[in-house]
Amino acid sequence: MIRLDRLSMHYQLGAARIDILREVDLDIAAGERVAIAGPSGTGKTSLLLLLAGLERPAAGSVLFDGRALETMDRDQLADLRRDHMGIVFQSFHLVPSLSALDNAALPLEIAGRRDARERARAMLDRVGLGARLDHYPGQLSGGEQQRVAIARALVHEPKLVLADEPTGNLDDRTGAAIGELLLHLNAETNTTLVLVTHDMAFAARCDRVLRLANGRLGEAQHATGRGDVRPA
Ligand SMILES: Nc1ncnc2c1ncn2[C@@H]1O[C@H](COP(=O)(O)OP(=O)(O)OP(=O)(O)O)[C@@H](O)[C@H]1O
Repeated sequence: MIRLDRLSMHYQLGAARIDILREVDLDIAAGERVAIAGPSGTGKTSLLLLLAGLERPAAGSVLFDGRALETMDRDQLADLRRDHMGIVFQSFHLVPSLSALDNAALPLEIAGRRDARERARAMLDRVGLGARLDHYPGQLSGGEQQRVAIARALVHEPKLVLADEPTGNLDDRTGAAIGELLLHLNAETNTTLVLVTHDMAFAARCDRVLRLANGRLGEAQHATGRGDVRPA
């Protein structure tokens, strides 16, 4: 479903060059759950942005079901995201002036779907927010806002869900519940899930844990169910 082919990326700030990825190869199968871990500032968020077509690589290719993102223009990438991707950001990124229901319905509204609100309502029910439909983000707790963000990311049944530290801004208990919810919905809808997390217990629940450091993406762990994480 996703293939990275000798993918390289760096940021250039004046004379300073920050290498994020150096000729990285990776295959992610449909339905797979992949956690990306690694030290702060190594480029995990940047990698997600590359997968979403929101950043351009310096060299190499990101293939989404065989389509090379770097050959697509902005409109094509926007269409691809709208139709096939759901993105969960660490800081929720909800629209403050829209209710929970309207936030969750947004991807379907943008796609012109008449059943947008109905489906959003059903999705909010699934994440346990059936009683908060009319609340605005400012009237919701952090965990509730993240659940709205997850509902919004999944409401159009995307093939690929990208999540950037989805539990990072939450207390341990809420974070664990949100992690469970994401994994549960992933299993239920058979989406592919790529998430960045510092939470190794959460990462160990995924099929694979990859560690990004020094421009290289290494296998940190095969799922063993024991939660032991070896360095790459
Ligand atoms: N637009 C940009 N221009 C220049 N440098 C950037 C830009 N975005 C990120 N960087 C730098 O690239 C590096 C990787 O950033 P990124 O946010 O991808 O790391 P990360 O692994 O997700 O970090 P964290 O775990 O702390 O969230 C950092 O050193 C950051 O300062």
